[in-house]
Amino acid sequence: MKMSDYWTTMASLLGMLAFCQTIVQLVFPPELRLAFLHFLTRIRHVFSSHIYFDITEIDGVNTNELYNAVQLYLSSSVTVNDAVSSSNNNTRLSLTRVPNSSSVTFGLSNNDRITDVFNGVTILWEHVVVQRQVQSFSWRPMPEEKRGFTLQINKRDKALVLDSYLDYIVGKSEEIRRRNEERLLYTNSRGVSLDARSHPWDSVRFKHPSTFDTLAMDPEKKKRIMEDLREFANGQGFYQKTGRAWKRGYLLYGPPGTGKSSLIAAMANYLGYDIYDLELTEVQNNSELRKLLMKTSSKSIIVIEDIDCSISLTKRGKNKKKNGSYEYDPGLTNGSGLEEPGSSVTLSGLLNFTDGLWSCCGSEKIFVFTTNHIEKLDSALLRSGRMDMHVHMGFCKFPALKILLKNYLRLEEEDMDSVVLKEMEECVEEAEITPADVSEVLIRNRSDAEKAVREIVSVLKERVVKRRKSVGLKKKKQEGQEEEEEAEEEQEKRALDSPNRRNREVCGFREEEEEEDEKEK
Ligand SMILES: Nc1ncnc2c1ncn2[C@@H]1O[C@H](COP(=O)(O)OP(=O)(O)OP(=O)(O)O)[C@@H](O)[C@H]1O
Ligand SMILES: [Mg+2]
Repeated sequence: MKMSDYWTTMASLLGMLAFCQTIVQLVFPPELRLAFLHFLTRIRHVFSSHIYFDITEIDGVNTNELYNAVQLYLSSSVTVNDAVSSSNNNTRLSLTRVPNSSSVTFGLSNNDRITDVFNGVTILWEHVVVQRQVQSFSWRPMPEEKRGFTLQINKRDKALVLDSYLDYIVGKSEEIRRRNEERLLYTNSRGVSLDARSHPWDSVRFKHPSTFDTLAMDPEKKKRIMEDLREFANGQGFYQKTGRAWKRGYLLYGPPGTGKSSLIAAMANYLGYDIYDLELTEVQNNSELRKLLMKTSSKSIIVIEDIDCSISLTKRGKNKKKNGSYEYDPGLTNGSGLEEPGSSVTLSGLLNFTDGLWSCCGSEKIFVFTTNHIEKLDSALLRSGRMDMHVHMGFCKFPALKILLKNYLRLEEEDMDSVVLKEMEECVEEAEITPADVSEVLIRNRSDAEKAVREIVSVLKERVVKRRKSVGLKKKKQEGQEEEEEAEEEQEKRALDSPNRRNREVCGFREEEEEEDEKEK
């Protein structure tokens, strides 16, 4: 047989197979259809000069990050113009706008195709969506549809795809997300849902304006945190070499309104990471906590805010149950004070969450806990390895105040009167004012910088006077107490020094009896 005849036969064979597939889709019931399609696809692949790669949305129990990367890559490489120009080869785009998103996303519709060119090689992508077979019973309910991308290339280009194209897509999708500033903020709701797409986290687009530039804190401390984050993000080699899990823990502590949440947002914006805001009171037990962790992606910040409120009395021993575990009451006690079975997150569960084997699911994760009361936390939670960096967010100091003035009023140091500056510098620390309170005054007067500065100075002075007063009162009270204590001590001492009195005190009732005897005589 001539070579041309061979190819003609092959082409007609493949054409027939494709035709069969269409017939099967139309005629067969869904259960048989899937099995038949699989069979025909296999035959087609054997005779084809192409190779196919399937990238499914869910890989076992985990979401496949590559699927998300491909989706993002394809949706950004496809533009409306592409859509129009390729409309003649039947490419159909699905348009979505996620809640809170400012942009429209293009995506491939179900079972549609698009071509991409990489290093001169043409790659065909198909978005495959098939109905999942109906399950009469399953431990883990699966989504109704099975989604995936199929990548088709010529067999001779296989190495190219495996060596560089997929890496290129992952890198590109990261870049796209960073460029679009499309960070996601995830949160969990009560009871890990195992429904539809098996996602226990709900997400919204995250566009918090806080950055390290706008954050009012000690510049040295800020620099240290930024360096630490940078080293962490670039530290894949280091973590691999030293055998450490690629994760880092931060504990942010300080009074309300000192910028703990703002710092988390700045960290996410700086690194381009997503945030998982874990509402611990909505988690019913340790296994649910683990499931939530499993479903977090790499390059993310997992946040537990106000950890001292989420877990009551986290100091070991105080909330100890008979079996030696530690617990918190997530509002699940049924009013009688009795806890429903299997409804508690233990401290050890939380420790495992941050530091156990499960904490390494995925990589490049940052854990951030915040608290207003660091002294309430168990030392096991605070140790290095879990919380590697403790950051104190305190009251506003002069450098932080200058940052706020610059942010809100665009006032640089040199624009301001030196006397006023001096006054601020002298008062601000003693005033013990939070950046949130300063921001409030500045927002109120943002249209009039001079007025804002005047008001800040007067607020600071007022607070200083108030504090001095209360400190004076406290001091007086303390002195009074000390004097009282001293007097008592002196009295006791005198009593101890007097032998008669001592005798009287020790043998009090005998002495009384003796006196009465004498009276009777
Ligand atoms: N250090 C700061 N730099 C800039 N703005 C700040 C800072 N601290 C507080 N603010 C302002 O005050 C508001 C409240 O701050 P934030 O929510 O970050 O405080 P917090 O420490 O998380 O408080 P809480 O302990 O109550 O959660 C923010 O919206 C921000 O505008
Ligand atoms: Mg906060």
